[in-house]
Amino acid sequence: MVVRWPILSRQPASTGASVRPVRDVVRAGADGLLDVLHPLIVLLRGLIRLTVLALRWWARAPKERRGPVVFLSAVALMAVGLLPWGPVLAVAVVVGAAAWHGREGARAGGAAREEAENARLQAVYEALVPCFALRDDPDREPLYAHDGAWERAFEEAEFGDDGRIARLLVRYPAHFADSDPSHRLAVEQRLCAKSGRDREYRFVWDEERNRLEMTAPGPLPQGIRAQRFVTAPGEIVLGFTDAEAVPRRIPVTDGGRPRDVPPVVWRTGTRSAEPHLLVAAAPGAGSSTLLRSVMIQALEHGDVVVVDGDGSGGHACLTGRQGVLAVETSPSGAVAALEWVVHETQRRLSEASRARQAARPVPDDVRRPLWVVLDRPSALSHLARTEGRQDLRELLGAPLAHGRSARVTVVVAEHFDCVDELGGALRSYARARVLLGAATPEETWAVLGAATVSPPGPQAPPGRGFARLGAGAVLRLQVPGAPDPLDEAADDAGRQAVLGLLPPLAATQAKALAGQATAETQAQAAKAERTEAGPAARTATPPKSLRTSGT
Ligand SMILES: Nc1ncnc2c1ncn2[C@@H]1O[C@H](COP(=O)(O)OP(=O)(O)OP(=O)(O)O)[C@@H](O)[C@H]1O
Repeated sequence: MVVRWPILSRQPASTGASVRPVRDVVRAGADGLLDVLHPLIVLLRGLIRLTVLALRWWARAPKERRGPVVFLSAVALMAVGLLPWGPVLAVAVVVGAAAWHGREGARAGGAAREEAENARLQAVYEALVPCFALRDDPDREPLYAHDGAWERAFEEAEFGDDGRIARLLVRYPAHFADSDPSHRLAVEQRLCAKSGRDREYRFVWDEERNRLEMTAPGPLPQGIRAQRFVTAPGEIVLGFTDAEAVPRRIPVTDGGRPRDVPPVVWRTGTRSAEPHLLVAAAPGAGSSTLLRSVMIQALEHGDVVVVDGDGSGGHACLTGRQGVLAVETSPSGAVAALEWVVHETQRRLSEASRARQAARPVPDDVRRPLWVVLDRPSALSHLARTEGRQDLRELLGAPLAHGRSARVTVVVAEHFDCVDELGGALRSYARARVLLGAATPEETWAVLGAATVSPPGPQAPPGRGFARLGAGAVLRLQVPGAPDPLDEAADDAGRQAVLGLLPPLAATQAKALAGQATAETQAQAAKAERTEAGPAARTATPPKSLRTSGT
């Protein structure tokens, strides 16, 4: 016993000593096996990840994209199969891809991204629940519920490189009032807020299928300057839009290189359903630039009367140019110009009527388009009223109502906060609409009659907005750059481009300016002789050259 005791007492120790080597051997064997199998494990892991990626792509990809991709994949497989070393090459590519995706750390980035994307979708889903959920929904598993998940509600989702939602196809319940603009707006606002307010979104409501598609469209053609656009007479290029929004393309020169861009073309004239244009803009959003661009095009075939209430003199460059009948900046001048426009409209109507009764062609001076362009008229209108003069809004009634038959086109630009002051006639006759700059949904609705757009973000460049011709679709718009040639702060190339597009000075004006320049030179020379004078300012007085065409 005495002998055994120590043996017995040592037995556990001796057993442990015998087990440990076994464990070590097993561990060493397993490690060795793992080392041997490591490439295989990496490949297997990579294949699983690739499969998951493919399945996820399939679930999120738009249906119309799935078919072509499957077809192209099948064609590629067949082509590879027919190549002499094709199958071997294909296996090598798959093994390479699997090895790349199966390596340690590959999942970390992918998983984090996937997690972030899922979190974004869940946040969007939760934001939509108050819009789409019913308080006492009899459905046991409603599409939208406070503890619900996005997977059933969002059919397709695409993300941009920045990890933000680029496209989302949302399913909504049948009870949602999708024909009510305010309900739609609430949904769109929530989607905008959760997907990033600094971008624009396009919403397409498919009422038949209860689907809403939100897309973050790409950038518009930007930096294109005013130039001679290839258009028919009466067509005015307001700006450029998304390629998929319009079928037409026009050639332009952009930075010295030719390219084709999708234009927003406004058709004017006797057959136009939208004979007049209203531009509503935020301050500094580029409304004067748009008017300048429109007038440059209008002057190719017609005459222009400008009423400039902006006070910045942004249209002084037109003074005395051929076809420019007046550039008025004062209330009295504006009233006189519009009174003349009223008489001219009546004259054109009666001339055209007489010609038709006598079976004669309508005289050329009646057929020549007349453009009445008002930049911020509310300021002048207010002043005219306080001076006891006639209201500009009343004077606009005749050209607005009869402008289509008389070939008189009215274009008005106004800031958002003064649009209400423009009067009912303008709002009902000016069916071509442009909205520039950041606007509230209410302003958007008031101008475009549609709330299905998100306004351009705060980072949007000047000249960005939306156009709607009649009851047509709301189009995103980028106005071509047409800086004021007299604005020394504007870029020189742009100013030169606009100067090159303006019609030449009318003979009388050229003579008057030449005389004025000579007189100024002489006066300056005389002054310089007398004293060391500071820089002399030269001001050109706008001519009161109102006249009827052909008289
Ligand atoms: N489409 C454009 N492309 C490039 N620059 C533009 C464009 N539109 C406007 N700008 C620039 O933005 C500035 C403001 O333009 P503009 O004077 O036309 O704005 P506005 O809306 O008439 O301003 P406000 O009504 O407040 O006087 C100018 O420097 C102009 O050159």
